Amino acid sequence: MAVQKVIEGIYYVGSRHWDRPIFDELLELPKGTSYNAYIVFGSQKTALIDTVDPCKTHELLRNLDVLNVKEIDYVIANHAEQDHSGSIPAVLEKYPSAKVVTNEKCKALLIDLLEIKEDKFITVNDNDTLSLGDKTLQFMFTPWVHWPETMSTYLVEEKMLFTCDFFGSHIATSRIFGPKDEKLIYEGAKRYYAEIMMPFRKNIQKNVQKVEELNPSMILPGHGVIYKNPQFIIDAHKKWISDDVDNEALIIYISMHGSTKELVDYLSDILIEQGVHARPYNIAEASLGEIAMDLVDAATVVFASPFILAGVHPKIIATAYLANALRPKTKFAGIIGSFGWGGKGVEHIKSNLANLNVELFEPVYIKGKPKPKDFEQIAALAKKIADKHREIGILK
Ligand SMILES: Cc1cc2nc3c(=O)[nH]c(=O)nc-3n(C[C@H](O)[C@H](O)[C@H](O)COP(=O)(O)O)c2cc1C
Repeated sequence: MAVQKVIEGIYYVGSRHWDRPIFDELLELPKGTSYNAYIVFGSQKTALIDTVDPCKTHELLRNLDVLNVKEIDYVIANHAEQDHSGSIPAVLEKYPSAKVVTNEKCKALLIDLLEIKEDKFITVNDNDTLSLGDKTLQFMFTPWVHWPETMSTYLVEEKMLFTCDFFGSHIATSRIFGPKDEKLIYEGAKRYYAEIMMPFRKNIQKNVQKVEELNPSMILPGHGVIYKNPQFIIDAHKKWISDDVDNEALIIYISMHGSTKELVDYLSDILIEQGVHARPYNIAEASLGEIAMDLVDAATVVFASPFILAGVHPKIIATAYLANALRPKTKFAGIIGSFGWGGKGVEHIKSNLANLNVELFEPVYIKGKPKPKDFEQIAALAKKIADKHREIGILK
């Protein structure tokens, strides 16, 4: 908690979740996260832009008390997800004359998710404005920059853009404008993009362009830090959402008795010798968040698993499923591993990669412990990967 001034008349009233370990019960948050809410005092009206996760409602309400807020006219809901909207019912209870300002789709979701009464809403269309007296809010729809109803709110006079999930970062810090070390900001934002936004890359492309044309003076997201230099985060997103990939091969593997691991080690060595940056992840211990971050720009991903119980290892299937759902721009994929007598493992992996627009190399499956001829096949795969990287110009 703790109120912080952004500029005169605009305050940060959100909450840091320093020790939240995991988001969506799925991906790690090594630096925690925050739920950012902002209050804007106009000469005639007061608007609260987004709220906080329900577990932090008490902090938001305390922040409003610290600022001695007696009345809120509008609660702007840029996004219906509970980490931003979840405290709206408590705010409406404390400020009974407040209206929730949002779009039709968000309104429907808020009624479903939070049982907010229909008569509490004012609905807006794309580009509509709302006057607070000397300040004007303008709504900019950004559908599918996470959910179908997501939007941003622009404070016209100050050129400040409140983007909610868009441009968010997973970092809890008391420095609302970010730590001095920009690398930390970049990593928090990349983690956020990888874990939350990557599946919506195509929608984000259009909206990043819109934001760049708007040329805001500040971007104020719903998670992480405020950007006083918006170009920093716009440029970072432009790289992540572009079709360009890096000369990197992720190898996501598991091995019960070491045979698959021998293949993975050999593949990594040959790739590195060929000039490809190999990054093996043992999925028995690896962080899914780190894998998601590497998937943002890796050109190649290889799944490596022994056959087990007539298929491949369930942890590999779960990771392939996740990679598929995240829809990275990866261009090439491989499947390798070891088996004892047979099964349908390769098909299981393939059927979980349907969303990836990849060229799939011929799978390399070997019987038992790898023999010299098996290593030859792995070396050939490494050379094919390097050739493909050369073909698309990322390896000289
Ligand atoms: C619990 C278990 C189940 C297995 N099920 C299969 C199977 O269904 N089909 C098969 O071909 N091999 C099966 N195997 C054999 C392994 O795939 C084989 O030993 C392989 O070489 C193990 O690779 P690893 O050393 O990387 O773990 C099974 C092994 C274990 C331990």
